[in-house]
Amino acid sequence: MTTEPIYDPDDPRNDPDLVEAAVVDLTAERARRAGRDPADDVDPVDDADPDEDQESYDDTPPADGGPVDRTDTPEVPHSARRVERRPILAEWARSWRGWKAAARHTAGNAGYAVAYHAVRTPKYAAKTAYYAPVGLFTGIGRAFHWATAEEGNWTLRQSAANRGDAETWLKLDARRQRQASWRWWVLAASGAGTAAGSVVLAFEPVWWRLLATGILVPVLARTGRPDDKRITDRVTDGGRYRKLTAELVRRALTSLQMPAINGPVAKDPKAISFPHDIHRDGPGHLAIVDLPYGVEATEVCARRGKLASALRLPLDQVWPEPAPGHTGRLALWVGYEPASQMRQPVWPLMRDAKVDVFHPFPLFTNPRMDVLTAELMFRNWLIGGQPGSGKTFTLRGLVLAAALDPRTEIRGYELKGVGDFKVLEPLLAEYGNGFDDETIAACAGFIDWLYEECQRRSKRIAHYAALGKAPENKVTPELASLKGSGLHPLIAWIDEIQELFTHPKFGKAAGEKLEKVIKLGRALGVILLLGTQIPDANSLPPGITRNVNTRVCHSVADQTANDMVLGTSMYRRGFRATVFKPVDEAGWGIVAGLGKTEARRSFYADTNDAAKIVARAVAMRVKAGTLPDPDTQTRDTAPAFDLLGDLARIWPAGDKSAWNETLCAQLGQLRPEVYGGWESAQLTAALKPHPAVKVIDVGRRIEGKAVTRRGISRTDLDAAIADRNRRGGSD
Ligand SMILES: Nc1ncnc2c1ncn2[C@@H]1O[C@H](COP(=O)(O)OP(=O)(O)OP(=O)(O)O)[C@@H](O)[C@H]1O
Repeated sequence: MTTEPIYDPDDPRNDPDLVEAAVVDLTAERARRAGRDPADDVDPVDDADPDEDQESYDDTPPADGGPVDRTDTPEVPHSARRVERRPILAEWARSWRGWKAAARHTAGNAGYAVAYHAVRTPKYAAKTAYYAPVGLFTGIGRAFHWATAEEGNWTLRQSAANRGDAETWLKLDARRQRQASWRWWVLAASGAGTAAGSVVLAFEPVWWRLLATGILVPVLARTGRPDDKRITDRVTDGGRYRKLTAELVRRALTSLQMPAINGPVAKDPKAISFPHDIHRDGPGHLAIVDLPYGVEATEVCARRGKLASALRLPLDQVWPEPAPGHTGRLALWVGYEPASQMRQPVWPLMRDAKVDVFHPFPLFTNPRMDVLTAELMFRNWLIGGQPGSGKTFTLRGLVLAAALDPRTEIRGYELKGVGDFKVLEPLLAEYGNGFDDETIAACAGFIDWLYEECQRRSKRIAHYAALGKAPENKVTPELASLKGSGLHPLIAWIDEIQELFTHPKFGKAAGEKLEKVIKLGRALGVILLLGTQIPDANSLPPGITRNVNTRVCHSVADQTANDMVLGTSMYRRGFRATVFKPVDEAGWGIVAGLGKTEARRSFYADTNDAAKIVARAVAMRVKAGTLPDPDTQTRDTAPAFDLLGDLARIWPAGDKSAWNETLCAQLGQLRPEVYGGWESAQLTAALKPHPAVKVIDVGRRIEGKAVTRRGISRTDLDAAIADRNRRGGSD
């Protein structure tokens, strides 16, 4: 019989509100659902260590979650894996540069060792003379000792003797005697050979005896010297160069105290890894380093000083830079010697070289002493640095290179007034030197002229573009070489340009004009080269710094100057020209805009070298007919055109004579900026300087009627051109 529970309305369990609000013991409830006795579930607090109180906290790190993706794919068959092959020849042995550097380095070390020992020769000779007789007797003693064969089984014989084992001892001694018997013969033969050799030598020429003595005496001295007394001194080169090893690099990088490096390396030293072996590269070693995840190579470059300290090397021996691949890959090159002590090769332009401004030419070397090139066409240069940093020499180097292309027209001002560019004067179509108001005014006038020249050139380019001769609306090598095109390369240089920009009267306007010139002139063959000392907003308008595309920052004092020359945040990115010492490291700078941004040194050409280049450039220009007339340094403000040449170009095919008006219409199409709107009378006037071309009446039959108008004959035109060519094309 089952007893039904009796409904009791006073029982709280039967109160629906209270049932809904009841607090459920979850442990008991879960146990009930799982069919367990809740009493079996132990309260964790009861189970706790009695030493632990309720506030104890388990700080064991949580276990790692399972990998989201599989980290490896071992199933990839071996044949399908990309195997990175090691090069058959080491990196350095695969280039001529590497061989040369290795040979130079080895020869340098050998030369050093030879010189080191050479100065110690008397000491070595004395030691040799002392130890050689000792060696003679020691050697004879050792030979006899060897012949007796006492050494071979002496220990065994002695132990047999100690044991009183006569039989064993006799056996061992018999063996010794057998060995000794042939050794005595060898010794006797050697003695006889030596005696015979000595007799022979006594009758041979003296140099044989000297040679024998030269070989024998050092051998005897080596035999006679005690083990701990060397005859030659050790060539200690510690500190000169320590080979770069992975351990050294790792230690150096962790010495930078960058948490993003030190943290991961503390857990796993392989957080810094080397995708390639550290190898010789030019006159030094190169380590390609993969930094720990999240660290950028530029962060390390910015700490070059600390890195050099960690490697215990001078600053200019340690050259970190970002390596291609990813932003965390660092290329750390460490030279055998500090760059300041390495000899720069001779500037190739000092030899019999020509320059084509449309092509790169050598201007710098890098810390590895590789020759690096620069370009002029379609570029504007800004060269900055404090006094003595070498900016004038770099600027002069560029102008000298440009001078070796006879097509270039070179004009410039040095506003310091010392005459660093005086040597170039015979080549310059315009030259000013000084910081007086007059020179500054002339320089400002030059900038105005440059702007107008840009406008003239842009019309010429438009004209040639219409003829299909300037496909990208840019000066082409053909147009630059075409006489009378007015589009030859124009090099406009100004050194110490801050003198102009800070001038109260001319500064502001000159800055604004020059900014326009920079923007316009690049495609038009106008190449600006600017040198400045104190780059701040007043001495170098930001509009100019923004628009130059090639920059050289020689030694500067601070970050502001650095970034004014190289561009915003370059200092932060690790490109710091503050590391170079003025004067001591003159010529070194950070070069941006010519491929990789990196430290380079300009070639050094002193005034004598410059004079030699100028002499060659003058000869080239005389030959090409482009040497400026020293007495007429004028600025050509007329649009460039060659009337006779243009007439020949548009002459109606097959006609013996032509009307002026027909010719004017054709000329207008050829060069609208020059001949646009010309009428017959204007052509007549323009032909006045060419008396060979006579303007005459030319008759034509138009619709059956005879019409006569003013015109010229082809014969006259050809005669005038021939006459001009005979005179060297001077008009
Ligand atoms: N590339 C170079 N290699 C070696 N020495 C150099 C180099 N360039 C310049 N120098 C040396 O540094 C000195 C100063 O160079 P430069 O006159 O070009 O400096 P600067 O920055 O123009 O200084 P300042 O403003 O005082 O004229 C030169 O007399 C020269 O001896």
